[in-house]
Amino acid sequence: MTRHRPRGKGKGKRRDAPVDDGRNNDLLDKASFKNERFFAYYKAQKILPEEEWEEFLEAMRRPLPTTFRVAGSRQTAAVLNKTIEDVHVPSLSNAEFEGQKIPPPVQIPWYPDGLAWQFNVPKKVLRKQPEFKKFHSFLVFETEVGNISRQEGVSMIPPLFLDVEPHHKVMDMCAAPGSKTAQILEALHAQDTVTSSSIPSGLLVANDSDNKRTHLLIHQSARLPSPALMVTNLDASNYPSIKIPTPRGMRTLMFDRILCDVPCSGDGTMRKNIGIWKTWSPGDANGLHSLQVRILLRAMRLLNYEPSSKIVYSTCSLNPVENEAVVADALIQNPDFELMDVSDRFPQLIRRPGMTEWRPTTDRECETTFESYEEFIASSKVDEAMKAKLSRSHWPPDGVEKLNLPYCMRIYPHLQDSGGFFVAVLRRKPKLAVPTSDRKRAASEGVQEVAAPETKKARLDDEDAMQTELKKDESDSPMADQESEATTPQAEEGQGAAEKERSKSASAAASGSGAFREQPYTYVSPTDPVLLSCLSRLHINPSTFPVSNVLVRNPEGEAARVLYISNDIVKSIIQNNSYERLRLTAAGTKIFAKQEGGKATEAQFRVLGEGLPVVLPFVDEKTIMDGDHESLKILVESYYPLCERLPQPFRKMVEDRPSGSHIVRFPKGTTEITSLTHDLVLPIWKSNVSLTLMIDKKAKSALSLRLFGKDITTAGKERQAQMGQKDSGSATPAVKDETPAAVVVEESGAIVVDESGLKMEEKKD
Ligand SMILES: C[S@@+](CC[C@H](N)C(=O)[O-])C[C@H]1O[C@@H](n2cnc3c(N)ncnc32)[C@H](O)[C@@H]1O
Repeated sequence: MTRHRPRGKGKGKRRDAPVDDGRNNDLLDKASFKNERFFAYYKAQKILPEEEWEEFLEAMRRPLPTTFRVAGSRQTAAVLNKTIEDVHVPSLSNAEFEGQKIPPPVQIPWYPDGLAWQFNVPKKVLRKQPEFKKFHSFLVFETEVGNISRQEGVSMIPPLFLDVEPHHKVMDMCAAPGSKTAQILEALHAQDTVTSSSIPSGLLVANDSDNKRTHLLIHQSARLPSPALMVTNLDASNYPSIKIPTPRGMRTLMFDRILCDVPCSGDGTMRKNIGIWKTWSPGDANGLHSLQVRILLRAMRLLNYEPSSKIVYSTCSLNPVENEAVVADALIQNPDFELMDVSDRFPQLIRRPGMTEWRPTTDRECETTFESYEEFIASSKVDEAMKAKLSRSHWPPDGVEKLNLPYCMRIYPHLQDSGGFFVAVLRRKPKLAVPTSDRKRAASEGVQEVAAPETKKARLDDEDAMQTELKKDESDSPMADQESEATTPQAEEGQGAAEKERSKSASAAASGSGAFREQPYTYVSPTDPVLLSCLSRLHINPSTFPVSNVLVRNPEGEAARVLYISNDIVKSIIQNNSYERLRLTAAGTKIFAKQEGGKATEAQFRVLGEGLPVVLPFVDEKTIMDGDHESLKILVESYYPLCERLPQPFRKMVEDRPSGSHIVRFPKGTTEITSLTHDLVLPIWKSNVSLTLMIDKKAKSALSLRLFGKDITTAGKERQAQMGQKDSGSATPAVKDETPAAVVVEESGAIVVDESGLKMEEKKD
């Protein structure tokens, strides 16, 4: 008996990138990996040469290897990757299970810096083979804290082709659950160090029309907190213009990089989502085509005029109707754009060129395909209702050869033991680029604007285009009061022709799903006493700290519970656009949270673990306490160790400090207790007689595994005791809850009570 993950709501079956739960399908009945419709359809499309067909099917039926990416900013990732290379791989190299040698993880050859890994072992090996069991624990905990992202290999491809840099303004149009968002954030944060986070000048707007999924996205992205992140909940095909002030008035914000990882039928994920074998039908792709086109067209309107600006369009579907047909129609509707030849990039990534011929069908059994739209419309075999389901753009257009569709990339499972995927990279045609001098200024202003005297004509043309763009955007954009009633246009099987869809969308409100009930973000006054007290307690100089960029989640701008920080561009957007119109769901990153005092204790704010890397560069070095490895072990082992348990001189240092939030640096180096490859800087809370490491349970367990080779935390010991009853000695937790504990604590407002009576509370502001 197999369990299949449900694949979204509605009649149209679409892949909304389920989070890889690591479940494998090695126990499944291979006979169920059949679907005659699928075979007939794709054979007719000639997606592969005849001689590769069996190899392709055979790969489609094999369980997908487990893949993961070492995440985090560049430096952090490099440190952890070295641990995998130097510690885990050697320990797994001679692993055997039931007399068979088990291959260790290997680096995915095309992924930069060897940061992506792949291994292919059955679940029972992970559960029972001691070295793999340990490695699995490591993966689970590091995933919980965001240092590892268990992401399907092919899903790592689109962000690579985006080439994001820290100053880029990036839009991720269909972002949830956020594995690619995380990759983009990492690129924006390329300048972070292992202990401190940069404040990038760029921007990432991560959008998804599904409200619940935007919250999942926020949980995921909390693993890489960023002052440059905004999350919105809108229909990407009708994304409103974002206004931004410039010295020459308000302008529409245009993006340097746009990712359209659109909803799709997902038949490239059949190795993982095996339910698709049973349900696959050509109608899934047919019904999604027009929404996919509209999302790509909207992205084209939002891309700026920099020659290096680009859009990456991707699906995990093999179907040309969702891939080449979408790209072709968007290029025809917007002839300013072209496909980029990226064949020289990532040469070890084995791919096939995009198709130039395909033949859609509405026949569920896929026995009839039509060479042209005209043939389809004229056919007596098709009834009128069916005819309304497909539009001309489902077929290859006339003059298809001029569109360079072979520049698109098709990834098939048998080429490198992966899922199936499609990627296309698009840009404005170079002649439409803005001259360099203007680009520099426009880039510094973060908007699309032109003004070079020597290219006056071009400037006027572009400016006119810009103003038209602005007007069109304004007329497209819904007003806030329309949004609560509007719903996301669903791409469903049985929807009308694409043309009808397009005209519908012109009048549709650009809204995400459901009512919008988020609190607004408001910037706090730079002289707010709570903010200044937070800064002074942590010895942060307000003249260097970006005090004007601190925000809260209430309309009054009152520093009541949680303080966030954003960068300048996020601030500019929030201050000049209605949060309801943008359905702004999250912005910036949390830095301080209120710590309720006991009866006699005055409430204080503390620095949050996720905010510490941002705050750290502004903290007076002299006030950071120097810890030692023994104290670190004590803090990891117990929730609230008494100060008197700490070794000197750290004990005295702590005792001399007032109660409240402090920062400790544990030095890199090797002692008999542990070995640190870099300084570890952590937030602590000191009460009268004890102190607490202010990181959540799972982060503590991950730290413990990394530092001491086992989970010595109280929670870890309890878990082991529980599991020991079932499976003696097992240290691997079940991977049921994919949400990191930090998020659970902060979003649920869970309360942990310190033995001194102090409540460690974080409620949603
Ligand atoms: C393929 S998934 C995206 C996966 C994501 N990029 C990642 O890497 O984790 C497609 C997403 O599109 C969202 N979606 C569907 N229709 C949309 C629309 N009209 N506008 C924006 N998002 C949409 C779905 O909710 C889903 O989360």
